[in-house]
Amino acid sequence: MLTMRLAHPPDSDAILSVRQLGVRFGGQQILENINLDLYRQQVVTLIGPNGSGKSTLVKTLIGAVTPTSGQVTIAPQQRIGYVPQRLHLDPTLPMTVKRFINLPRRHPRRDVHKALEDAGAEALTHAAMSELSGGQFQRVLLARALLVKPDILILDEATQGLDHRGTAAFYQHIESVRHAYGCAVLMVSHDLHVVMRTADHVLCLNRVICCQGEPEHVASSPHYQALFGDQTAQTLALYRHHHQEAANVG
Ligand SMILES: Nc1ncnc2c1ncn2[C@@H]1O[C@H](COP(=O)(O)OP(=O)(O)OP(=O)(O)O)[C@@H](O)[C@H]1O
Repeated sequence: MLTMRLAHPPDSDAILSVRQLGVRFGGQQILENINLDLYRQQVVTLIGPNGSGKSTLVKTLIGAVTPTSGQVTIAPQQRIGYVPQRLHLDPTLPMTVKRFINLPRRHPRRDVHKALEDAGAEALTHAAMSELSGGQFQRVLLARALLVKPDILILDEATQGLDHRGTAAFYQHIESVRHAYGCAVLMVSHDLHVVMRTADHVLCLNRVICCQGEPEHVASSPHYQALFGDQTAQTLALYRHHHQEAANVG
């Protein structure tokens, strides 16, 4: 076990804290000195260029990757639901949604029904996994994550490959799930409109956390602009502006 003295001990109000976390694969430093706190019902979005370590950080949080240094602390009795970036199933494998969702262990029928309903996938219970569209498949993965009744829902680019409508519909489900379960959400997203609309806090990752804060703050940061370009930042500022105007009119 790794023991070390931490300069910033875990925040006692946080349901998940990461302190001075580092991950090396082979000789390569993938993550370095990562600190973050997640609070009840907060929505935190992780952005960063390809290969910046987003999936690695998420996998460290769910315990699938062991950090080389630092630590992840999860408050007692907090359950984590995880929706992966993608999952490959052999299309020749005959499996219904109901069977898939009961892997690796069976759940009470009522719980399965509720999870599928909450994920907007109740009509798919008897469908074959191999025949689902990308959006339907992701809703089934969301239902599987909801079976644990999560306090923290972690999504790793769950809308990759979905079109604009599919992405918007999926995040609407996430929003209603957050209200229904009262859970915090930590998600990796490349969809900057989603980031602007839904995130309380944005972390911009590039091996280290290069900037963080409210979406507007991150969009105007020079680190962010260096990574994603000035034009993206302007788009975000404009989006926020229109969004607020619409809210004022309504
Ligand atoms: N198990 C592993 N063994 C060795 N290297 C790995 C492993 N997993 C990831 N990496 C490397 O770590 C780096 C970060 O990968 P990661 O998947 O975390 O990035 P990402 O920000 O999620 O990228 P993307 O946006 O493309 O999904 C990459 O260089 C990748 O090749």
